[in-house]
Amino acid sequence: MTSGWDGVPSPYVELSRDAWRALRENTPLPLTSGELEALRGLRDPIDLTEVEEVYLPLSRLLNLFVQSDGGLRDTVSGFLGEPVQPTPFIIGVAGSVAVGKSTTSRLLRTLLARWPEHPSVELVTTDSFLYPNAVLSERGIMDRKGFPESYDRRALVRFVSSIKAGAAEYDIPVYSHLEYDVVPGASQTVRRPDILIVEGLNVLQAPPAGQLGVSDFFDFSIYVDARVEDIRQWYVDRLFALRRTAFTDPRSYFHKYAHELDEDETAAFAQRIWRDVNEINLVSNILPTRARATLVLHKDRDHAVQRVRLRRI
Ligand SMILES: Nc1ncnc2c1ncn2[C@@H]1O[C@H](COP(=O)(O)OP(=O)(O)O)[C@@H](O)[C@H]1O
Ligand SMILES: CC(C)(COP(=O)(O)O)[C@@H](O)C(=O)NCCC(=O)O
Repeated sequence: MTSGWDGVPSPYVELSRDAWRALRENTPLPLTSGELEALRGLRDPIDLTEVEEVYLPLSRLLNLFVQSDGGLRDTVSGFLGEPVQPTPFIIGVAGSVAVGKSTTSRLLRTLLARWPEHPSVELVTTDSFLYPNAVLSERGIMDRKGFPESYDRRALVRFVSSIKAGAAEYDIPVYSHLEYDVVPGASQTVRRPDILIVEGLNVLQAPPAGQLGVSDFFDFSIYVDARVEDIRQWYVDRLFALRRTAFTDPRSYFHKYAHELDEDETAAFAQRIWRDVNEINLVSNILPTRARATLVLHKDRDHAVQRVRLRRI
């Protein structure tokens, strides 16, 4: 475990995989390989060893944070001389397109819900708050999907602040990756969970001056990190895998690419979307938020987490 370079004090604790995995202590593995298979994103090679060595220490740490939040609430209740109602503990999960945020988030939802203290864990992804394609086209920003301006930021902040304030239930829109658009008339209902996980590219973005951002409501945040060249490769590989699977569905927005493009054209298409959209968004908007995360999980080329950085509290 190190705490800085060249003796310079750092606000982070840096841990190697070996140091991190020892922090699992006696946390049990509450997951079968079949269950993990169902949570795994397309082309994400995660296995039970990764869950045991990386995600169980994280699940243990998060459980400790949730408990200490309860302790803090008791302190404030004592100070005010009146009970303070518990509100959901909110966790943000940020990182690039194709870095594996969805697998991390779905896995955490399952692991955290298996602690007896907080059985109800909800997961929302910020794509629910993307403007519909019709609005993006009208504004001339269809090629900026995933950039901060492609989201209804106020609606997202309204939702998270209402959940933090204890709203009994809240309906949010649903985004379909298959249709590449917000689904008209569909909604996801979030009912006062013990823990809410909010996953998305830009969740750690600082709000405009004088306004609140979603990250203002986070009790803990995680940035899933990897080298840009590795994520590019994962994006390209995943696009090839999608071409063989999701794109063959006639409802897929990208259906024509399943048949029309040969291997070379598919590679060129994937490289272009990566370079012109996702890499620019990563470098200019997402990476600069990494330093704001409570915890950074750094993946190597094989997707395995090799370094963990925890912010000092
Ligand atoms: N065009 C697409 N068609 C179907 N599914 C997709 C498409 N693009 C991405 N997905 C799926 O959507 C999920 C979220 O992807 P993404 O936003 O890149 O985040 P991450 O890879 O970090 O989880 C992944 O499970 C991915 O497989
Ligand atoms: C839908 C996304 C913006 C991710 O949204 P998030 O849930 O992270 O807010 C992203 O997966 C995406 O589709 N980006 C557009 C460029 C592309 O097709 O790769």
